[in-house]
Amino acid sequence: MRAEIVVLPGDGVGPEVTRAATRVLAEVGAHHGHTFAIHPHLIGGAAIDACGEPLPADTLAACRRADAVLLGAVGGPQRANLQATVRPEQGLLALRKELGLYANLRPVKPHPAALDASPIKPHLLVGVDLLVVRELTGGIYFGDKQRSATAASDLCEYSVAEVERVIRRACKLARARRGKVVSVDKANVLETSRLWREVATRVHAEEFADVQLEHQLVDSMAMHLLARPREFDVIVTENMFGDILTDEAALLAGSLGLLPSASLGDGGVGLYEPIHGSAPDIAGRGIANPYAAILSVAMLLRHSLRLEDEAAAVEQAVSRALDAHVFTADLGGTLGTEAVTDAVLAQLQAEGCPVRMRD
Ligand SMILES: NC(=O)C1=CN([C@@H]2O[C@H](COP(=O)(O)OP(=O)(O)OC[C@H]3O[C@@H](n4cnc5c(N)ncnc54)[C@H](O)[C@@H]3O)[C@@H](O)[C@H]2O)C=CC1
Ligand SMILES: CC(C)CC(=O)C(=O)O
Ligand SMILES: [Mg+2]
Repeated sequence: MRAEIVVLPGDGVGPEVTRAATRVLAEVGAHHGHTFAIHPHLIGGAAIDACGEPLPADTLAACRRADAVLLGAVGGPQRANLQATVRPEQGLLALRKELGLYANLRPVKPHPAALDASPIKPHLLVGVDLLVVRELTGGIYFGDKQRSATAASDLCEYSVAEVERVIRRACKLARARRGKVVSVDKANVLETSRLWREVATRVHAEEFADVQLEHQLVDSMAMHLLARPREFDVIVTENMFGDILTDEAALLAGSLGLLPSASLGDGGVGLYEPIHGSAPDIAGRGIANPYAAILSVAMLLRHSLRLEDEAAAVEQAVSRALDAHVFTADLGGTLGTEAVTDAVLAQLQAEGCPVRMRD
């Protein structure tokens, strides 16, 4: 197969972890007889520096033409002026919206060798395997924003159709897993959450009687997620709650640097990125954990290119590297980004990636 992959390194550690991811992509392509053509483009602060806007028109056009998009991260302290009207994060939000990527899949499955990196007691982590489906193109991140000298407001809006489609996506994903969905909202306070809960209940009753649905308020969910993580299968929630809960869920895995994501719409191009940000505190030092970006490559191979064997090979190579305690500092190790990537490539070459030619 030949696939056109747009790569958006972005800012901070974005270019460092994206480089790791593209090396893995090239290795998988070479071993399986695929050509993955890499097309780098600007986004975020790097794009603002180059041309004054966080999502240049040629970047968006290239993403629309691509088979898949791989992104690092955007933002950073050089953009610390929060009053600035043009910000790196706007580029990523606009990209998600323009591509219609309403479902952000964030799997969390702690690796046995990395349990010590988590502050949670190990016996609570064994067997944890959950998937957060975060609504990605609605809610407060996209609502009208107002600012005066003495006040500010951010509008949070959801339509019935926006809730229906993400609930459907979560229920379908649950069918292929353990058949359980927890829908997270703040329906005791927010009108958008009351709509969310009504729609979730109706869609579930009408179309997914075989799936178990529960509702949970977001504040207590933040506690349950750490106290009894093994009980959760699919968690579906709105944009901001999903953003916050998944950074919290990174504690289960041991580091933000371990969690990948896939952002999907109905057909069309998918966007793949680690859930972490540009990590300005460690950027430029070659020590960022590349596993989240590499595991995002596995999700790209699976969801956009339908290359399940190749996706599994990448996941197996990562798993074997973790088994061997190939760790960056965030996991308690001493290795840098490049050394970890080399170890994953070695695993792919050794046994995780059997040579098999495809069309
Ligand atoms: N998808 C994106 O592009 C995102 C961008 N951001 C942006 O990133 C910037 C920094 O935000 P923060 O709140 O500091 O979040 P962050 O995720 O960049 O960093 C939080 C903490 O996790 C660590 N960390 C993150 N990724 C790591 C990795 N791969 N390896 C090792 N350690 C890692 C960092 O060093 C830091 O201590 C902001 O400008 C924010 O807007 C934040 C989240 C997502
Ligand atoms: C626009 C991003 C900075 C939001 C975020 O933190 C994320 O998507 O994880
Ligand atoms: Mg986030």
